[in-house]
Amino acid sequence: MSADLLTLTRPDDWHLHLRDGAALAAVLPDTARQFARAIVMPNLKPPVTTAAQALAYRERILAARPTIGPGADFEPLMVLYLTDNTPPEEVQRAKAAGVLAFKLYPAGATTNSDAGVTDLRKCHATLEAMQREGLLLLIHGEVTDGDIDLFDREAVFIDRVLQPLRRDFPALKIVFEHITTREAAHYVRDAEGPIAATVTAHHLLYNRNAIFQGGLRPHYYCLPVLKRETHRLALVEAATSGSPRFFLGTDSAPHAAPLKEHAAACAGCYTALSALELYAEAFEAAGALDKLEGFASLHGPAFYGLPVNTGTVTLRREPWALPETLPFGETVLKPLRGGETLAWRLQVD
Ligand SMILES: NC(=O)N[C@@H](CC(=O)O)C(=O)O
Ligand SMILES: [Zn+2]
Ligand SMILES: [Zn+2]
Repeated sequence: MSADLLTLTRPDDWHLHLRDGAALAAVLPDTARQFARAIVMPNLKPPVTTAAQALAYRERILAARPTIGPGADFEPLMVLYLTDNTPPEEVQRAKAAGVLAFKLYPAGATTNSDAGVTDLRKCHATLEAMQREGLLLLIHGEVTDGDIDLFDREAVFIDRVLQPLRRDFPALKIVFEHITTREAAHYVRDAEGPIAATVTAHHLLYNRNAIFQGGLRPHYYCLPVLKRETHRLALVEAATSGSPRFFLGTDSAPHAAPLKEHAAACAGCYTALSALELYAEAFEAAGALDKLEGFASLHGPAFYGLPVNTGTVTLRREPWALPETLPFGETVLKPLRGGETLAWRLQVD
């Protein structure tokens, strides 16, 4: 491996928002070019709560794939949105439909989470069925109580929700999604049992100062919100440690630019177009480019019990300007770092 050329087994994105309709058509090629597979989040309006809806959504994703060239073989991995009323029988139907996981959104925690879970005790029988059938539980790990400081919501979630959940369901495979704190990184690192975490590129690259640098910058606003530098350093340490418990999940979350540049800006960063480039930048800054392949291509499949992809992708050290805006249906999308020059460039063979 020369320092200017980095070849990796084809990677996957274990946390992605593709949306639907014109938005789906606009963003899917970006991900399909970078990744062989992606775990597709179910927080549509209305949410994807049944196996039948997941199958229909999967068909719409397949129909939006590029027809030839890179990305034509992209495989969406489907997830159902857990609600207070998800019946345990939906777990069997999901499994039969090839759905891999359920997603826990605490009600009100993030974008399109109104139909999420108000009290996890209501889901006991369904969680039991997931544990029995081997489906994973993916978690947006923040409490929603208005009296808890926004920056503390992830750490409080570990104590109040995650620990009791793991005591009750010790064999349930859990992915703590888009972790943002030292508490979460250390909890996952030190836990016994089947728990892993995804880490986004933006949480590896930025701390909360980025949101306020030279004015309020809504394109750096996502949930869970960026934290202070000590937390970013703990995330970098976890992601570059070589531990199979940490893997790539971009949480690329497109919102139309006017809804980001808004009095009540939507939460979410669009990173799909330059995902591997951003991760390479973060790993290189940590002197850990040799750990990128495990994080991006090997640890995720191992945790999900899926085969590693065949084929490779190559990153080349080559400055290129990320476009400031991208077409997004009838509006535009502004990628994180749009208009800036990136050091690495993905070359798809
Ligand atoms: N991460 C975000 O800030 N937003 C995501 C939802 C989520 O992953 O929490 C979205 O769907 O826009
Ligand atoms: Zn989330
Ligand atoms: Zn997300």
